[in-house]
Amino acid sequence: MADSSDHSEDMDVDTLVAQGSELVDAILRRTPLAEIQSLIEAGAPVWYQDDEGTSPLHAAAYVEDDALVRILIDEGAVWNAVDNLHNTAGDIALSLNNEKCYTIIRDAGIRSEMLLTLLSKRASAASSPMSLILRATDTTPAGSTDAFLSTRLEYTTDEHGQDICLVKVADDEEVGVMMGWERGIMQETVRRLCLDHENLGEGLKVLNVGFGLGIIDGLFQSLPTKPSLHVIIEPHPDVLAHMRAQGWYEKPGVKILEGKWQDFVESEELLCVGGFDVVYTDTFSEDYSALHRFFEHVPDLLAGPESRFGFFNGLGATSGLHRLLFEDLHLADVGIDVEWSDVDVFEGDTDRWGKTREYFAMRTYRLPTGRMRAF
Ligand SMILES: C[S@@+](CC[C@H](N)C(=O)[O-])C[C@H]1O[C@@H](n2cnc3c(N)ncnc32)[C@H](O)[C@@H]1O
Repeated sequence: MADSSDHSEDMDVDTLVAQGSELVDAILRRTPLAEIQSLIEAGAPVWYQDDEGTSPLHAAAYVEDDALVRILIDEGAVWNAVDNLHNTAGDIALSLNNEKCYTIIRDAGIRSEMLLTLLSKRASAASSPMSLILRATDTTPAGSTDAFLSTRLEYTTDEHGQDICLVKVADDEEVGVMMGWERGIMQETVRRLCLDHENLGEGLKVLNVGFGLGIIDGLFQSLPTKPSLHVIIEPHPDVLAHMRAQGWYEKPGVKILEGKWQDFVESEELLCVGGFDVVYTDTFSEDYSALHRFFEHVPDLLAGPESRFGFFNGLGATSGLHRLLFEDLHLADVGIDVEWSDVDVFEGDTDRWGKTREYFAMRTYRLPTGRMRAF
């Protein structure tokens, strides 16, 4: 008896695997929708993933079939299943610039995230499965704010003469807090956040979180009209000393808040401003959940629909595009729409990291610019 039931369970699993594999193949072969629907109706599992981690949803994203993406989501496909390269179907849609497929998957994510939040509140759970995926476990100065703030920083130059700011994370390893070659990213960020801003002529009210090399703050100061208010939040004592030595404390319109953004984000100093035209954040040693928490404050910090929000998109912290999906999703959740644009960070230089740890490995940086959604 036991033998035969075990055998039939094996049979069931084998059948499901065969059906799942047939479904993925059929989608990748662009089989007509009606036939794919018949496979699903016959019991092919939409949650199946093959040896490479490809699910029917990944396959539908690859062939850019938005009608099928919608059907699979409605049938219960797992929106955030990752393949062996750590990409979700949403990452694939995004990398193919297929906005329709991406939006359907993202919206499924928002729905399930809202449900998870509700469930976790009900169950008083400390964290949702998503925060488990995204939480960093690094306790070195690169991954722990407390360790970072009590470690000395060094301002120096790399072999190409570019400014760098380094922190030692182990006897034989240094991590760049900020590298001079990231200037191109900061330039493009400021261009997108400020240059066509309707309040530029009267001097923008700017909030920047994290000074680093001061590249973006220098660029804000070089706008055609200087900011009418330029608030910088910075906690690291060595960075603050560097700012003092460079005269940042004396610059008109500049206000330096010594501490972490967490210390000020709900304070009078920020909230009495009446809203910033531009908010930018680029911190160090914080994981994605911290950025996610910052996102939740952004609507209160911005002046209105014409205001802009930017952040350093730390691609290296998880796996490339995978993280973009969460960023987009969580910003949509707080009413901010993001536009992504590409910045080429490679510029023919193969050794831009020197001896420091690489924090993103892609040639193209996906630069986010957020705005409050108009209702
Ligand atoms: C990558 S650098 C910023 C680089 C800057 N965007 C530039 O253009 O040079 C990160 C900075 O964030 C600061 N930082 C780290 N944790 C922070 C926090 N919780 N709040 C504010 N700043 C923080 C670090 O001390 C460091 O100066």
